Amino acid sequence: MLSTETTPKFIYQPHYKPNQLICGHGQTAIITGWTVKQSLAKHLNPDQYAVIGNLYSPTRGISPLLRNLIANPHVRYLVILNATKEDKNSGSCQCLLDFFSQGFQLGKSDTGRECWLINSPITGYIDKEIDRETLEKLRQSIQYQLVKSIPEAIEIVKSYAEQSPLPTWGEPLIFPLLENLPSLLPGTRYGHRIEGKTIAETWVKILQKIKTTGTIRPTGYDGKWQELIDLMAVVTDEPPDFYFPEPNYLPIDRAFLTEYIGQILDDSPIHQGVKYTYGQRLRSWFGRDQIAQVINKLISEIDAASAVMSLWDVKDHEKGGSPCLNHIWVRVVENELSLTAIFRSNDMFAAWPANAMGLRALQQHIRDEISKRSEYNLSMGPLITISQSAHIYDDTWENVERLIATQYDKIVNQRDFFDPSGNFLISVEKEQILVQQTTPGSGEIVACYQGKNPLKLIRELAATNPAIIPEHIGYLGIELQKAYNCLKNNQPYIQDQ
Ligand SMILES: O=c1ccn([C@H]2C[C@H](O)[C@@H](COP(=O)(O)O)O2)c(=O)[nH]1
Repeated sequence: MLSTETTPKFIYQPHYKPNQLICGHGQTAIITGWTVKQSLAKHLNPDQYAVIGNLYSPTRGISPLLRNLIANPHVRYLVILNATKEDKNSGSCQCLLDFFSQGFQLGKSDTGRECWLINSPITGYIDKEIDRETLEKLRQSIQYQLVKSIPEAIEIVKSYAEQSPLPTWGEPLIFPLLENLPSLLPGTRYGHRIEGKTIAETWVKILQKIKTTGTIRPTGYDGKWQELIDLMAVVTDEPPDFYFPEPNYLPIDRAFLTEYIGQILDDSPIHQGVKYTYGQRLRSWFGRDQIAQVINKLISEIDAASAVMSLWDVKDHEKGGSPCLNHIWVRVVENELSLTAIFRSNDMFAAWPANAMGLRALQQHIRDEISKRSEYNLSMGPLITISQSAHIYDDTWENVERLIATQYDKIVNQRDFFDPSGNFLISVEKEQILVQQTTPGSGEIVACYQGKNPLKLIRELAATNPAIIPEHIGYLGIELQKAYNCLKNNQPYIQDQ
């Protein structure tokens, strides 16, 4: 048996993401990938490990992880748990393993930043500020092991803990961290509406809005994020087979989506270490299949405003890791089926595109089932997401900036001159400027505005139609001024169409 008096107690000092780690006094760092770290910690005592932490992303997570290891050179063993579907999708654990087994070389990140690239089929970055010699020394000094299950991880961590302590491999080192602070434009904090035809297009608009006006705040995860509160995204025309841009600038591809849709539509058994799936919450968690309930409800009462699914369990307050997606509503209005979902917290860069596509698949499924089982042949209405905290994490700001630089102008310049507030026909009649408002479709006249003062008229138009598109009201301002000049100079006025 190990005598605790004679075993030195190492102290793990996390310099990066300290609140995300479970620290102990041993010499083994345990990387749990996407598996909940407490599900390993509960089988071990703190003398058996140095630290336990997750690793979600190979481009954003490996650098802080290595920085912490370099600052704690008493860590001599690394156990990497690569257990879940999410680990396979992200490739983060595989990439970390490749750092140790294959090394790294100088290269550039997606955003053109100089960095160390891990020699791996999975893209993984390490900050260039960490010097090559130290990284090489770290690689040589740590014994690493990839495992596929929690029991396997526990067994190997315990076996390392039984070995005699190893000397530290060097002095603790801390390398500078470059800060990237965004420049902000003023804007409101609460309540935002963004609309786009496809999920991809809407995503770029969302990111632009958060990046330019979001509040910078500390996250619960030892970093910063930029955030808008209550952001509503309306996607009007996502095609049934989903739109992926070419080249694909979304953070997901079709293969990922196929797997992800299952997590929303299908039930799944409760697995140790895996928090929950949305499918499980929808299909069985509350002892009911809520998707089936909603389909039945609408078939029996197509106008129902109670086709609601709930993913939030009041017990979620009692432990961490509660579902981000909380409620889903389905409505049928004028033969069109829309779906609205609310998220308490939404990572708009990394998670929203998958969330939105998964929900769109659920919307399609509900529409198809209703049409199979009733006389209703509904069309697909919009998908609406409401994100209470709509945020982008600081380690993605560079990617977001690059995406906006390359995609945003193209998207906002696809003008179709369609304004749901309608059209405004301007003329000069009987010494007055006359503005007739028409419906956007058939062009029926629905309101008239009259006067001589263009400023008063524009104020009246804006007050009566607060949702008018900004570019449209700007155009009307120019036209009203022109009409006023013509009236003053006794010249004919023709509206510029
Ligand atoms: O379907 C999901 C699951 C998670 N997240 C994001 C939101 C938060 O950034 C983070 C979860 O952190 P907590 O809110 O649980 O702390 O993951 C999503 O955006 N969508």
